[in-house]
Amino acid sequence: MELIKLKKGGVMVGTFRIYVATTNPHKVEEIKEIAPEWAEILPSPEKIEVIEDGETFLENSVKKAIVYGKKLKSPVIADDSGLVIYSLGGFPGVMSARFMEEYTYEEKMKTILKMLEGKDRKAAFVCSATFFDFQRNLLVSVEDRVEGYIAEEIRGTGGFGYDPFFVPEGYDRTFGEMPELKKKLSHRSRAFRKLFSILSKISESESL
Ligand SMILES: O=P(O)(O)OP(=O)(O)OP(=O)(O)OC[C@H]1O[C@@H](n2cnc3c(O)ncnc32)[C@H](O)[C@@H]1O
Ligand SMILES: [Mg+2]
Repeated sequence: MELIKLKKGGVMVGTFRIYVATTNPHKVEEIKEIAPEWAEILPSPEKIEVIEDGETFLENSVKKAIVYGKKLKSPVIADDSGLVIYSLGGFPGVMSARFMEEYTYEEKMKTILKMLEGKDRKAAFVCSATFFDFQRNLLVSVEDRVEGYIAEEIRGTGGFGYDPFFVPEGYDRTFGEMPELKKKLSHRSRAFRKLFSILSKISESESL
């Protein structure tokens, strides 16, 4: 059975509904922006709390996809992502959301700016994107990142999370100051473009 009903005689015959296994609406919006025409990207109809006890973005991404996919009995995609600061040993990494959980991102970023005084500011955003189809027991995971550095101060109100102090390589403004560029540059758009392209290839190979 074809994974994704794409085209019959070159004509789109339908889309493939995929739920996003996340509690974060910003992620859903950013994935929708870069999804191919055959993918109908929807927020999960249920919010399922997943214990993110993995040591890597990949482990947590796979866990979120399987937990949601089994519960919804529908194809899902999941994203585990975070900020990695090299001179702090990859901190906050998989703890990016849970670091100072009860504080605002403004307070989290101010604390990290203090930790970075006198240190190298190179950093990256990392995203591990996973597709899981319960019926076909098919799981595909990819990871990508965007390199950059942490600005000296918090700038801009666009995007979400740590965007207002992350400057992507080759630019001098933060993602918070230029959220429209995330579509092209971000770890999320890179990882999910890769994932959707792999799913298309699987589908084409099945229909050969
Ligand atoms: O686990 P789900 O339900 O998907 O939602 P979440 O927001 O908890 O997502 P993660 O566990 O993947 O944690 C992501 C952390 O990394 C941060 N982060 C991820 N992508 C980001 C981006 O594009 N811009 C800014 N911060 C980002 C985000 O603010 C969180 O602190
Ligand atoms: Mg999370």
